[in-house]
Amino acid sequence: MTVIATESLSKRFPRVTALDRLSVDIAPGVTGLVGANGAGKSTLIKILLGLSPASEGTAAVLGLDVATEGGAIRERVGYMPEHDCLPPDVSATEFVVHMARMSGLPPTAARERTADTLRHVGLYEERYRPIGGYSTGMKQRVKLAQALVHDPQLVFLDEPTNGLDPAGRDEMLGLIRRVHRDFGISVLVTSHLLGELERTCDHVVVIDGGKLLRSSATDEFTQATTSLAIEVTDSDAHPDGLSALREALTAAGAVTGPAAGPGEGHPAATGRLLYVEAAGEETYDLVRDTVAELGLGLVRMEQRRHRIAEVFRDADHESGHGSGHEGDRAAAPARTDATARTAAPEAAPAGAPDA
Ligand SMILES: Nc1ncnc2c1ncn2[C@@H]1O[C@H](COP(=O)(O)OP(=O)(O)OP(=O)(O)O)[C@@H](O)[C@H]1O
Repeated sequence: MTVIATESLSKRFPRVTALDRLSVDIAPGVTGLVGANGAGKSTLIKILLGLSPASEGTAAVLGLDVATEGGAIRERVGYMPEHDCLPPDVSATEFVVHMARMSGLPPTAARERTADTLRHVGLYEERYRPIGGYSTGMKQRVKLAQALVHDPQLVFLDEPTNGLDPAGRDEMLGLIRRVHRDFGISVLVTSHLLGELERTCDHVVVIDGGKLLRSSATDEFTQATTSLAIEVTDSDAHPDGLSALREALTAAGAVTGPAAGPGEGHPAATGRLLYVEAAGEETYDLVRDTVAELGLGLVRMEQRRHRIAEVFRDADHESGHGSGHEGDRAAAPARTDATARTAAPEAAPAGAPDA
């Protein structure tokens, strides 16, 4: 079952191709749509809402054709736009009631649903004050409330954490999870912050330059591998503790891999990490016992996980958006074994390190 299906969807503006033959199926649940600024996320949402025609290809939302059934789609789908679009002179209550009425709810139901929804997003007494005096976090909550007020089956949330501080981001991400958990509403949420999606979404779709890079379950991105990363101290008897450990483990039949360097400052970058394939619990015991027999100190022994952020290299230099979440941004993909299994061919250039 899919809530969104696109087939070779393209959108060309005179100077730029915003979407380039995008084919993707999205199942119910919380799905992250990630891409650097300008990747085509907002353009895709506008096409899916039936607000902007595609140049070619087809798309269906909840089984409805975006080209001919936009009205029916918008009855069933909520939309939280990216940019500030709230009237400053009315209260949250007045605005959300208005949006509920626009969606076809009768006056009493609109008022009741508005009160419930504003409470759900965490706006209480302040909902009677003009929106113009709200903080960014409160405005984002109003935008979320108006997307939910008509009890949609699906919501599109375009960069809902934009402009929020870390605590505000966490609250908004919690709210997004609850939208699905408490009400069963499916969510398509866009972000250029990969870490957010890792925590929030069941599934992640990555686009870049309007093209699909990959679409897979979040836990495929963050899959635990079977390799252990081990760091040990040296000793007088073994001035190169790691080499001694590698030899001993290899002799004991454990499969050891070369140290790989993920970046400066990381132990692996200076060759101080050893990777060992974990066959099971006994591998942990073997490592512990071997380290003890050699008289070395065990600094770390951890299972390697591929995090979403590892799939990407930092786009900041290319996109010119450098506002502080280094290593957490979407960009062109760089690597990993985990991605290579499921990524589009162009998503996994060869030769990237495995850490
Ligand atoms: N109406 C338009 N006319 C011309 N070009 C457009 C129009 N809308 C979007 N574009 C271009 O299409 C590309 C994709 O834009 P889009 O807004 O979909 O990206 P995005 O991934 O949502 O990024 P952002 O988060 O910065 O909005 C960009 O290069 C943008 O400049």
